[in-house]
Amino acid sequence: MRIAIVGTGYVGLVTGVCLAKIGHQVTCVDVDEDKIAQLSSGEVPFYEPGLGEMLDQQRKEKRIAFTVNPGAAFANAEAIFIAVGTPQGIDGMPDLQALITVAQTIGRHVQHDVIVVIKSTVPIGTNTFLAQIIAEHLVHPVSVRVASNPEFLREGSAVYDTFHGDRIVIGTDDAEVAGILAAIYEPLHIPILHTDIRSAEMIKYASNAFLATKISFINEIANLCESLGATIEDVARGMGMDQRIGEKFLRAGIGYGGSCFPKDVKALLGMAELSGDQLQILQAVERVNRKQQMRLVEKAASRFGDLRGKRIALLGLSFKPDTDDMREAPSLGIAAALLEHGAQVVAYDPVSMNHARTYLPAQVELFESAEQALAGADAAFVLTEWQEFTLPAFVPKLRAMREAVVFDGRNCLHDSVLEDDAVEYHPIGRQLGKKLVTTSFHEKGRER
Ligand SMILES: NC(=O)C1=CN([C@@H]2O[C@H](COP(=O)(O)OP(=O)(O)OC[C@H]3O[C@@H](n4cnc5c(N)ncnc54)[C@H](O)[C@@H]3O)[C@@H](O)[C@H]2O)C=CC1
Ligand SMILES: O=C(O)[C@H]1O[C@H](OP(=O)(O)OP(=O)(O)OC[C@H]2O[C@@H](n3ccc(=O)[nH]c3=O)[C@H](O)[C@@H]2O)[C@H](O)[C@@H](O)[C@@H]1O
Repeated sequence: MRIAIVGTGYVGLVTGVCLAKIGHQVTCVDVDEDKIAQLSSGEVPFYEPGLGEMLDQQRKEKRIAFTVNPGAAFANAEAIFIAVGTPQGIDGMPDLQALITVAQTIGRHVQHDVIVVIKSTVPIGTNTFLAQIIAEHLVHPVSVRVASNPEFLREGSAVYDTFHGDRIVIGTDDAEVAGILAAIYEPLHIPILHTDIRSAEMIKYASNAFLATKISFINEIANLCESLGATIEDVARGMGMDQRIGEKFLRAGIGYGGSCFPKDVKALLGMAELSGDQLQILQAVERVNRKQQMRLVEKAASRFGDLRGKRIALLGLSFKPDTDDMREAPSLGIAAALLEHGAQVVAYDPVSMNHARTYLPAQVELFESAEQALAGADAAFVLTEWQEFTLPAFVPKLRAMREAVVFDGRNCLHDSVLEDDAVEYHPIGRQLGKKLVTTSFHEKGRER
């Protein structure tokens, strides 16, 4: 099919490239001229493993094109997918301005019947609202049918997630539209849930909110493990082996960040408030997350007594590994809090250095390698579990510090830190100096 994609951020670009890969003819349109110029020359404007190679291949096969001209993008499209941003607005609710502009543009430009598919995460009722805007702006007597198709990919594994998703959700009351969308996705062989528009919109928010809940829950249990002498990884593993609980999203740490969980949790809380309901669990999830992000700062303050003048090296700045995205990354709040305590803050990230200057206060000194950041530091805060930090070969680098005091916000340093007497290791949800012990006898048997 011929498909237009509006917005070439994470979701738009990954969707476009993957739809091209499964045989569709894709044209992506964006208002950002620099981005379109970059993409037209085969350059991916953000860090996402595997995406560049796939883009190259689809460009060579002439299955994907880029333009800033919406009229050209929509000219032959049978479906228009919208994936523009819905960032948090000043009132805490998503800012829908980009979507409204796109709806008006579609109304003005489409000259034939078309399906509009909203991938952006939007408050319940927004798809119907956008359908009205499109209808009000139509210049030609054509039919435009709108469906909700929320996106579930994760940054850092976006391509994998698109090809191996657990489900595709299609929200529409129109059986024909549902059938066309199912046909578009058919080559992916992913189960499709067809529901009404509002339920599709709610599935997206409820899913993100539930995952955020799992994280805040395990973080509280981790804090209790510290007090009571249990080991959080062992606890999470033992819980996760129960398939009713599931092993995923039980990694304790410094809380969730990123462009979606914080914004979507706030949006769902906002929607509940507007409708006169209360989501008490979710309120607590947010509160716990805010507190957890400060956990390492509190640990360091209690270890040193006073952080004034202490040189603290932040290792990892992106909100998770395999992405350069620093939106709502825990590193931002942590850097600000350390500066407030009078600490001297230095930082390094393997891929986000291009964004670091924009996001971090000018007082934070940036370095191009972990060794440089660590040299002469009084403490290191591991904030993102980049593979570089998890390898045993990383541990000797900690010796460049004035004192090798390490606060590991992701529990990702290899157990070998504990074998190095020079390193004082402060993980989350484990007692100082305690190694992981879990083994499953069944798995042990298999290893043999
Ligand atoms: N980032 C992620 O991993 C995921 C994001 N989502 C949701 O998908 C939506 C998009 O998110 P991202 O891809 O992160 O956004 P983004 O902020 O990375 O990119 C949005 C793009 O839309 C473009 N744009 C804005 N106005 C436009 C217009 N009028 N016409 C054409 N292009 C326009 C921008 O220039 C930008 O390139 C959001 O609602 C988000 O909540 C959903 C699942 C995963
Ligand atoms: O709506 C979205 O944008 C996306 O939000 C998340 O994806 P993403 O934000 O890319 O990354 P995650 O892997 O979910 O991680 C989010 C945050 O939670 C943290 N996290 C995750 C898992 C875990 O066990 N513990 C934990 O602290 C990560 O470090 C990170 O800061 C969801 O996982 C996606 O399904 C969804 O499509």
